Amino acid sequence: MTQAAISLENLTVAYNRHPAVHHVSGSLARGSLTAIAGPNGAGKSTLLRAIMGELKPAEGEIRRAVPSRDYGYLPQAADINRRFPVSVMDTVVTGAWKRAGAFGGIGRAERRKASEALVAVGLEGFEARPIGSLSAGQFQRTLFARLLLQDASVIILDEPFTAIDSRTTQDLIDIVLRWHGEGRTVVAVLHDHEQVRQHFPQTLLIARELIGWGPTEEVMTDQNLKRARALAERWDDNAPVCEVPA
Ligand SMILES: Nc1ncnc2c1ncn2[C@@H]1O[C@H](COP(=O)(O)OP(=O)(O)OP(=O)(O)O)[C@@H](O)[C@H]1O
Repeated sequence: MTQAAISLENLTVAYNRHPAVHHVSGSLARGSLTAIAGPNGAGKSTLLRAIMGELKPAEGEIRRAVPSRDYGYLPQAADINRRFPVSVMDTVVTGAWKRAGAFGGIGRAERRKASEALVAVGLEGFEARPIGSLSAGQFQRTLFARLLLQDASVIILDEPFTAIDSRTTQDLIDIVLRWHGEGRTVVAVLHDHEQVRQHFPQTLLIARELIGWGPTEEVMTDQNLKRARALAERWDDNAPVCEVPA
């Protein structure tokens, strides 16, 4: 039997008691490559943040075979403040903090690995550049280099290819596929259904409640996508209680 890296058991996550994700059950197998798809406001980021341990379940539970401190996480680009005056190198080496400890100091070996990660993402020579001066694609490459350095066994990506050109997207998809080939568990929120169908063997389709979770060709059907859209049209963000029975 395939071992689960993360299991969700009747998971409901709420903001100020308004549920954003209802009664989701299922598991991410170790080494699986899963897309999370669904309309805007479907609860995809909320689900990731709950899996990361940033949001507590209002109901149900999350079981993790690997503790969440060992996860690598790429937040949505919009959630990152790039005005902070740090260099590309300093940003990448923060990927080693969990190993070295924030005050343990980053040694020469970690800096060498960070340089190698920058080469791997096509940013050789960018070490001293302030992150605020990078294009969106270069910044996303920097964050992927940080994930490479982090060397996590579970990697969680929130819209990793949004506002990124096709060449950068292809380079970053190659890195995702390499992580999958190395046996890491990878989960990514994606809006591009073609990318999902082409590269992600598993899909979790959500519209606040779970529409489907399993092999991509079985989940990304016209019928399921239509149901997700229909649910999205009916959402009431001020619904006081969870209306879907467990
Ligand atoms: N911090 C928050 N406080 C209150 N409500 C929130 C918060 N974050 C998200 N929500 C609400 O929870 C619901 C789900 O949001 P979420 O960001 O998880 O959706 P999403 O599927 O990731 O959307 P998108 O595709 O637009 O990024 C939305 O109604 C959103 O307004």
